[in-house]
Amino acid sequence: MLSIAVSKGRILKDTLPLLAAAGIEPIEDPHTSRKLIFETRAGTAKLIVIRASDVPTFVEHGAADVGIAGKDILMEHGGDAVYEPLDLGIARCRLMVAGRPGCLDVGQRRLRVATKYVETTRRFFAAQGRQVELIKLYGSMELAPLVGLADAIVDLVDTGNTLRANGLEPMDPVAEISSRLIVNKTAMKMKHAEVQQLIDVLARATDGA
Ligand SMILES: Nc1ncnc2c1ncn2[C@@H]1O[C@H](COP(=O)(O)OP(=O)(O)OP(=O)(O)O)[C@@H](O)[C@H]1O
Ligand SMILES: O=P(O)(O)OC[C@H]1O[C@H](OP(=O)(O)OP(=O)(O)O)[C@H](O)[C@@H]1O
Repeated sequence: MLSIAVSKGRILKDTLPLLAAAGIEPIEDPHTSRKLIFETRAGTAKLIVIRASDVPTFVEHGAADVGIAGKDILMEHGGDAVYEPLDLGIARCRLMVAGRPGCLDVGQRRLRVATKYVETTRRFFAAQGRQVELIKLYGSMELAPLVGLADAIVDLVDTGNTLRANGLEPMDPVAEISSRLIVNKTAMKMKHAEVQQLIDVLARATDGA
């Protein structure tokens, strides 16, 4: 039996067809149920539905054998505590620096950047030799420059609609984002056949997507 950690919302929506290709289908609909653990029809796996940012933590500690998480979340979580064997190519977007035109030019003072991704952002600007003041937010980053909380933001951009609707522009790309299959290191050894089979089937399902 494999336990699979996945987040509600767009990742779950895009993951369910891939898991179905692997014969893994929840008995109840995880989109509508308030349950947190979902048994599956064949009984070979169970789904654990949690917040996107908690997926690496569950997998790292073995509370789930495998998980599906955005590269943004994995970069921010940091380290090499889990294996990342497969890019599922779903929930694609870009992590970007954004703001009002000219906002990066702040003269001698430090640039103030609001983001959910403080570690990734710190590393990105440090690589340019620039120390920035980081303001940690949990959502609606686009608001920060509009109300004077920050000069710029680092956030996910897909269509660019959210930026445009708020008078902001994409500036520098930080990373290309898609969702990855991650695997607990002990599970990779102890449940090798099951994990490898899941990787193989998902790889085929992803290729066909
Ligand atoms: N607009 C988007 N287009 C494509 N992929 C996206 C977009 N926004 C987020 N993602 C990807 O989907 C993942 C999950 O995003 P989602 O919005 O479902 O959760 P969240 O609300 O950010 O997470 P949490 O519940 O932990 O706050 C992100 O980590 C990212 O990899
Ligand atoms: O470029 P776009 O296509 O507009 O997508 C970008 C938006 O998508 C994400 O938010 P999401 O839709 O997940 O809402 P959230 O605030 O609930 O995370 C992200 O945080 C951006 O705000």
